[in-house]
Amino acid sequence: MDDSEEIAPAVQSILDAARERGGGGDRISVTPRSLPDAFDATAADGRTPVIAEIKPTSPTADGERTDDPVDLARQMVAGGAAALSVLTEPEHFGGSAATLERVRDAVDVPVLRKDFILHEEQLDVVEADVVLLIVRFLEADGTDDLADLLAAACERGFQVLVETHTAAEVEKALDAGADIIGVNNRDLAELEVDLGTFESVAPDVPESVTLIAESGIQTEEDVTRMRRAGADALLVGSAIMDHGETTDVTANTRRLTQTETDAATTTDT
Ligand SMILES: O=C(O)c1ccccc1NCC(=O)[C@H](O)[C@H](O)COP(=O)(O)O
Repeated sequence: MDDSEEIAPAVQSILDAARERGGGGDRISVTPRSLPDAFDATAADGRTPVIAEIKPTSPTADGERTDDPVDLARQMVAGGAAALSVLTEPEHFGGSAATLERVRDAVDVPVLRKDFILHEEQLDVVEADVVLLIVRFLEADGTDDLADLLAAACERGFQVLVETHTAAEVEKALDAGADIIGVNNRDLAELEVDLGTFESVAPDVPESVTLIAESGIQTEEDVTRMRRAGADALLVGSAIMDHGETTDVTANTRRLTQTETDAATTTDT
């Protein structure tokens, strides 16, 4: 992302805060719970693979959810979530490394660390099964190269979800060696979500890649739409967290995981 590209002020603030955050301590080495295997097992069980996201708040959330994250994690797994995503970004999402550690100790499904990682040393903050690298953020000045950061994460044992928003970013992800790719329906300029984003980009992604639709998925119809467009799994936060309310997180999750979809998907990685 060069400086000429428009990004929402909240995203600029997220990026600035990420630049200031240091790394962790000693170099991490992890033996991860396989994300593709979790998706395959979930689909074989007749459920839609959903990564349920523990996101206490966010720039677009209507309030926050202050339940204990471990309770939320257990409710999401009870609702059939194939994996969890845990925000570790504190300033804008109310996340923390400690929360991810507690959640990962409490469940046996793969856990994605959701943060805005810009430099290799930021990988060494907390163990996780998957880390997120965002193509658009790693084009900003003063950040590490995507391919280098992807290799560094893999050397530590992490699986890597490379997040894209356009066909060009999918190409960059593939060129960097990504085998798990997300397409984020939320654009970082206006923070608007459009499920058509995934539908327009998904055809460019090879079958061999594990493909995840992210953001803006609210209803059973949205689930069916993303699966028919080729999603192996869906990453869902707001519709499950239901910020500002105290709705049943297990029911919110189950409503999406129990959605019948005729998408015959396998994850080849
Ligand atoms: O969620 C936000 O408001 C947000 C704002 C700015 C940058 C990123 C943001 N979210 C990160 C995500 O990608 C979502 O938390 C995740 O894909 C789930 O999206 P949703 O189901 O729409 O909450």
